[in-house]
Amino acid sequence: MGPQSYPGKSKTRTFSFKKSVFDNKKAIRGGIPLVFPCFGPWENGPQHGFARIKRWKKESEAERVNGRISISFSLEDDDETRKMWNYRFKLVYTVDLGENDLKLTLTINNTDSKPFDFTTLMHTYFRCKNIDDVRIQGLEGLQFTDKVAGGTEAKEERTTVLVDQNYDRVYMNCDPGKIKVDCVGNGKTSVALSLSNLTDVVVWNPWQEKAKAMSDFDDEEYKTMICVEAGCVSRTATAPAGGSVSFTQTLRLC
Ligand SMILES: O=P(O)(O)OC[C@H]1O[C@@H](O)[C@H](O)[C@@H](O)[C@@H]1O
Repeated sequence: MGPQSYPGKSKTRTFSFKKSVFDNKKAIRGGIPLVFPCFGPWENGPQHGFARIKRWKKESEAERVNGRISISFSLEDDDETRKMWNYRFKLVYTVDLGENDLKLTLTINNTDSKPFDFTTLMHTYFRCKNIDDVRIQGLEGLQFTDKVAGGTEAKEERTTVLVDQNYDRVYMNCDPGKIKVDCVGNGKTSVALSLSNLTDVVVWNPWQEKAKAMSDFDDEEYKTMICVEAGCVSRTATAPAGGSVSFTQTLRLC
């Protein structure tokens, strides 16, 4: 679940795959799927949790205020989620769109009488004209886990990161206002990320061989997408009984 396109200045910035179908069984590949309650492989249920494959409800009507439009959606526990993960919760996702920015807030309400731990992530797929041109700024000096290299840790030395191979890295303790993705959309656009409570950023592109092996990925589509995903994944977050935790990512055209 997530916006399937980000129409800032009338151009689509996020990415949807040609072969993606939303059927409540498998995650859609594109837009900004929401990962909850588990990032990555999960012993209790599907990879990246159930939130991205469940059908959400409209929580509020769209509201237009001062040139912005905002709408909220929600997801509550049901028999199916409790079989995988025995907690009561209500997720509220607010999508707030301005002329040049998209503000996304996920609030995790624990409606249970016991606390729960979780990981979460906004799995943003950015469209790009050519992956060779894409540059990611703001990761220099950060420790990262390289999932392609079997989970080894290293420090990012580059001021500008470019992706030219199978890439799956979790950058930790990111500066909430420093990350910027250059040359997305039409190839000339930059998008700056502003993060609240989302301390990790995953950079992912499966590249040629892996993309070929994925049934919902056209063989050449890896060249026109980059995932830069803000999350809380290298450590678990806790929602206290009856309490809530909020996470926000703002994507701003610059
Ligand atoms: O194929 P999925 O379940 O949508 O996941 C895509 C990728 O999502 C990324 O967030 C993970 O770091 C990768 O390991 C994973 O392959």
